[in-house]
Amino acid sequence: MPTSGPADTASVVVGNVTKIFNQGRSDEVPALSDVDLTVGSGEFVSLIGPSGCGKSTLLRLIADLIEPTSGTVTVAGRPAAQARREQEYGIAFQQAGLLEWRTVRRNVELPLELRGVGRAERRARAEEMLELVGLADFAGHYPGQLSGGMQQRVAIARALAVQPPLLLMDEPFGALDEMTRERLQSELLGICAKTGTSTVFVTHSISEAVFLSDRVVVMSARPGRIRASIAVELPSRDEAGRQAPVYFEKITEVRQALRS
Ligand SMILES: Nc1ncnc2c1ncn2[C@@H]1O[C@H](COP(=O)(O)OP(=O)(O)OP(=O)(O)O)[C@@H](O)[C@H]1O
Repeated sequence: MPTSGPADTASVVVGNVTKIFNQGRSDEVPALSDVDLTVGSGEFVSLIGPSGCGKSTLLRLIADLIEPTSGTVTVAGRPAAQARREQEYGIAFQQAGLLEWRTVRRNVELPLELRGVGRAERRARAEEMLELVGLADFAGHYPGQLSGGMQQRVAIARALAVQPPLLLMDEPFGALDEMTRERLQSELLGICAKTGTSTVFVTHSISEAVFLSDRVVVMSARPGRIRASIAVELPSRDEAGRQAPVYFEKITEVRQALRS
């Protein structure tokens, strides 16, 4: 069963990873078991699977927010911890994670500040990103003044602001209305294509996974394992792509892998 992209140009290599939360305690949770995953450079990979199967855990391991119980995680050829220090990736998670005391613009500027980007360039880049997610008029607002979906869009703008080589996204479009969601899906693909960004994207939506991905990785229920890795080649990633027979065939294939 192929679960890998091209290893020589790998952006992420997860090798034989197991994650057990609270190991040795009565509330021990085996979240992931023997997971191998390679994400090629510039590849877009979605993770899909039943609730609680360890998708977010796998993403957090790649981001070095938690450590594996056993196995290794490499990002751009470096250990995950080093890659985090060197800011190899941008992250946008379910909870927007914005700083309440900073305006929307200054939240988007934050990762640029951390990288030492000058003030004028920071501001220009933040405005460009806010324009992209349709929030240019809210640059001076505070997160508490925005809806949940708007806060998520700010988090996406922040993740994209540094144009990172690797994007890690955990249901970033979950709280958005269908039209905004489709628009941001297209924008995201455009940005990834333009910048050569590799992406690992967690979603519950089969159609979203198929539309966005070069490969859909299907996980089984807890402890999460990789059950299938389904390559997707659409004639185009636009409206016509959403109506192509292969789009529907792949949706069926993913659905069957989830059910099996
Ligand atoms: N910090 C933690 N401590 C203990 N258990 C945890 C912790 N984080 C996650 N888990 C457990 O690990 C398992 C996998 O959780 P995870 O959030 O990765 O699943 P998921 O596939 O992303 O779920 P969902 O689709 O519902 O968001 C769950 O059983 C969860 O309860």
